[in-house]
Amino acid sequence: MTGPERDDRPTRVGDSDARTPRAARDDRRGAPRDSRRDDRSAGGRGGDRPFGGSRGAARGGPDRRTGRAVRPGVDRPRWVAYEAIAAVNRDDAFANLVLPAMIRDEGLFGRDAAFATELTYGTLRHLGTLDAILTSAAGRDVERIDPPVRDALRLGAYQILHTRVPPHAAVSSTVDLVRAVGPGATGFANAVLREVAGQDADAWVAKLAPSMESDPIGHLALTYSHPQWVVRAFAEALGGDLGETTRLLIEDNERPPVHLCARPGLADPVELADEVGGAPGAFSPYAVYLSGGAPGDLAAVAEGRAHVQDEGSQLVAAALAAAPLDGPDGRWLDLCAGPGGKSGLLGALVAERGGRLTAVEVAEHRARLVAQATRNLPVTVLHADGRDVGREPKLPEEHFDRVLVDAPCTGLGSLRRRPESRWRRQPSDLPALTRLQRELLGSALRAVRPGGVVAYVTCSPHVVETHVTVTEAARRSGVPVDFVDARPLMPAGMPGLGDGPTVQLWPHRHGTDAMFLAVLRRT
Ligand SMILES: C[S@@+](CC[C@H](N)C(=O)[O-])C[C@H]1O[C@@H](n2cnc3c(N)ncnc32)[C@H](O)[C@@H]1O
Repeated sequence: MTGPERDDRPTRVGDSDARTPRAARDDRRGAPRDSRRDDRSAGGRGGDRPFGGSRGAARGGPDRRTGRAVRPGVDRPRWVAYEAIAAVNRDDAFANLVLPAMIRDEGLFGRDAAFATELTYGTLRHLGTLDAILTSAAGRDVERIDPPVRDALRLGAYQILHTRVPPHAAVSSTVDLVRAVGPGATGFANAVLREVAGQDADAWVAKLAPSMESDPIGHLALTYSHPQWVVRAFAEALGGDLGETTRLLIEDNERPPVHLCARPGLADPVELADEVGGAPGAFSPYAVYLSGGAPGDLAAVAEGRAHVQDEGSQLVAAALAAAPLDGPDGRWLDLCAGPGGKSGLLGALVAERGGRLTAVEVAEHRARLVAQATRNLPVTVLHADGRDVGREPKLPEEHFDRVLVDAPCTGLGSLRRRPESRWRRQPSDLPALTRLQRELLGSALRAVRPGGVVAYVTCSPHVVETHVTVTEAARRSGVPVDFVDARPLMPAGMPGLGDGPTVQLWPHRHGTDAMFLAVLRRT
């Protein structure tokens, strides 16, 4: 288990756009600066420091250098990580939204920002396994520990088991943190973390996980920190191949690279790669891999020549544009457009053919994001329900040449990007989602003209959201359709596309999110 976590891949540290490869490398190499700071704190601080009884009371005066508030005894990267983890667990916040704001507010840069990011994302990804270990070490269910102390312990256990922060430094810094957020529990925290530090992550997993032979799903779930139902769904989508399922779970615990999409007609990917110091993508003709930095700061993104988009998302949108079509080809429809990533690419592609894209989004604020993402492109944004084809005058039946349904889904294919979502999603989410998916696909089949094509896409490989939805929606719609083999719509020579006619992309096979694509032609 620790192999993938403890490797020395230089850029796989955290998920902050603000981090640099150099910073990431420095932190991965054992966070020497933090270790020194922790050594100092471990040796120089007794239990008699004047901490207050609440987080507010623990805040000291302003730092003389930065003018920012400081918490005595808690260094700023760990404080930010703690606050982000607490916001996720307490307030249902999203780490990718709250963390960058906290890093900015706290004035963290470089290695400190990278360290806070690694701690936050790593702790959240490993939550399931960390909780099992803490339950064992504490001798009581982790759910019965006071939430602020529990989150601090998770952060401490992550450092002990998955980073090169020396265990004594991880323990002492966490005890300092507990002193600030749950002052009555410092002795408890100290004892629990010392117990955690008594063995490494592999030994804990060997002790706590069921054996692979007796309970393979339970074993993989605990070893690679995924809920069992998610492991089961992945294994089913991978045809029961548990070796491949394991590779997928490992990949899910890694930091995904940032991909740019060079908009066709507006940017050349090779030139864009030179401009941003990245590399052209392996598969999508529009992809550029960024090696670090903040994509939002790039001139190409600000000027609308490129946007941030997973390569798999580019491939499925481009596949819709590449599907063979007889007759007119100027009326395109994106039925689930927010926040506008695929509309951005489709808008640029339809512009090259002199056509127009209608981009539909039911959530008003997301419709505004689509409008922003597609400005200067021939795109009409419609704030409407995509199921209203035939009822909404701008969504007539049998009208569009190409239609995309990028359906709302569990998002199990992009767990790399949302560290908390694996714990938040539940199997009970599936019935409502799959019903919506069927209705939207049925609506798309009504919207497309005879001879036109519909692409059904999810960023989930769950077979209930992919094969079952497509088969059921096509059957119930009453619209005559044929499956188009989607594999030839992918770049030539792309490996691992399966037996068709649908395509399932995978992080561990293709380095993309696990996007599913089915292409249907109305006959
Ligand atoms: C998977 S996301 C689409 C991502 C988007 N295609 C992109 O590439 O940026 C699904 C979107 O469908 C929207 N949605 C959900 N129900 C809808 C409906 N009934 N009609 C239209 N849009 C809907 C959601 O608000 C969400 O923005």
